[in-house]
Amino acid sequence: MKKIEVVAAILKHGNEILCAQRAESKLEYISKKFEFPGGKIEAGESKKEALKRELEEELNINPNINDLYLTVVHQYPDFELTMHSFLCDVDTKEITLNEHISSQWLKRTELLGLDWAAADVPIVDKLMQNG
Ligand SMILES: Nc1nc2c([nH]c(=O)n2[C@@H]2O[C@H](COP(=O)(O)OP(=O)(O)OP(=O)(O)O)[C@@H](O)[C@H]2O)c(=O)[nH]1
Repeated sequence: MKKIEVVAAILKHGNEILCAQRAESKLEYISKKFEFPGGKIEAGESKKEALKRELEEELNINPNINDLYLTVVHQYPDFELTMHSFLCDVDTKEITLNEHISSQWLKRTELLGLDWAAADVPIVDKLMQNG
């Protein structure tokens, strides 16, 4: 089974968190799902270097990347995903959506209302518990 290692950012502005909607995909289980922005780690990159690059590519932002929040291992039908999520503080809500089709800034208590990618659910649960 194919394995993918990904980094993702929990972008916080005050008490709000950025939720970003993926584009349509032929993989129905991730198509148009909400996620935390990020992407695959490339050869030779550290996790934080990969996340910095992805956030510039996807959103045109360069925030401080803080501590590792949670690592999730999730088995999708076509691959095994290991996803490392990091807390990041941003001082502005201004972002450019270069890849995502929509985004919302939500309070922790509001996060469950979205249709998240399955691998994100443990992260969303932890964010809601610690709210
Ligand atoms: N970035 C990110 N990827 C996630 C999340 N949840 C989740 O299941 N994934 C999965 O992890 C994989 C990351 O792929 P990606 O398409 O974002 O990575 P990438 O930017 O490097 O894409 P590329 O391969 O097109 O260059 C996808 O299969 C995606 O569905 C999440 O919260 N953030």
